[in-house]
Amino acid sequence: MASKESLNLCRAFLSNNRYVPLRQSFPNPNPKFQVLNQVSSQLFQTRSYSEIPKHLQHKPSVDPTLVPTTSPAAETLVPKTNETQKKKKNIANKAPVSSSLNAFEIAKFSAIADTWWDSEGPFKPLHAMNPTRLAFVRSTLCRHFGKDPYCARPLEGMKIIDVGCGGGILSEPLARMGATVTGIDAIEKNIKIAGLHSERDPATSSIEYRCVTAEKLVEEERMFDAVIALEVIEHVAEPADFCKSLAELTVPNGAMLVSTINRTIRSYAAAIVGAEYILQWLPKGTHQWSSLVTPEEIALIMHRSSISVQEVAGMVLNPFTGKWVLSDDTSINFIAYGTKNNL
Ligand SMILES: C[S@@+](CC[C@H](N)C(=O)[O-])C[C@H]1O[C@@H](n2cnc3c(N)ncnc32)[C@H](O)[C@@H]1O
Ligand SMILES: [Mg+2]
Repeated sequence: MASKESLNLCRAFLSNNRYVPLRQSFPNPNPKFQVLNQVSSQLFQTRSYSEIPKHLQHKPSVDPTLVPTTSPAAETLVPKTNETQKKKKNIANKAPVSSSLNAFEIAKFSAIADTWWDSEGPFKPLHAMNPTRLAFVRSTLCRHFGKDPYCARPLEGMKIIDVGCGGGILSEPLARMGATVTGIDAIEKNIKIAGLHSERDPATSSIEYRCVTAEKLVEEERMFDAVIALEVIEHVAEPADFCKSLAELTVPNGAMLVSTINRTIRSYAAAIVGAEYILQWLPKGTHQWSSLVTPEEIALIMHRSSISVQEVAGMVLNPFTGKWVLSDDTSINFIAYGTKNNL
């Protein structure tokens, strides 16, 4: 778990617009990681604030060429080029398109939808990771909402949404811990499988599953005490917009949790070469290295969406036991917990 000092550094980075290299903001006390981390941060980390990958950069929410010009003075300042006219026409004729859906990613997950509950299938790493990430979710949410993490139903009374829930392998334990759970996913087949599986147990049969995007639920003005999107942000079209939708679904002072894979040389070696090509735990092409998001980038896009990152933990696989543990080492997998500012 990130220390107070590292969080302060992260905050300083966010407030001063200064870039803090990964290892400085999330120091790992274990010396054996330091050489590798240094090499990876030299080679692969974003080097400066302005070099954040294009897909994460802040975009103005409105295309300035399309802003209606009300005053005659302004009218003369906006050139009405053919391009502008064309864009206006396209927007008028098209239904609003979801900003988070990536057709390639959706096709990939549709192809393996039947295997959600096969703990030895393509989702094996998620099944193996589940107890570890649930420990982080339970502990942060209980601290945040002042609940006892050791009681039988520690999440009782909380409204939680699991965004990109897949077959429901996270939604179900959340419901068993007492939360009122909504699970959403972009793939209809996933939602059907999740629904069928949850109906088998009275403790999970009340989960509300819907095939819908986060941005659609924002339109419906739905809000939740905690918004959780684990292992999803690396698969969406626009991570910053996706994060904004997650924040809009969170009540003021609510909690948000996001987990993903870091973009480092170690993650390339372990999560792509190791897991997809050597061990073949995941289908080849499951993860695009360039679409991965670093902890600083997550903190940045959360901050822009009025979410303050409170804690970041690494999740590390012990290759000998096959078990995952929470760790300070965020260089491959990590999970971040933030709170929505009371605007
Ligand atoms: C790697 S799986 C993670 C599943 C689940 N969160 C877990 O960790 O067990 C990614 C899931 O995100 C879903 N997904 C991808 N893009 C999405 C989007 N824009 N909106 C909602 N779900 C999406 C996929 O269909 C898939 O089920
Ligand atoms: Mg993934």
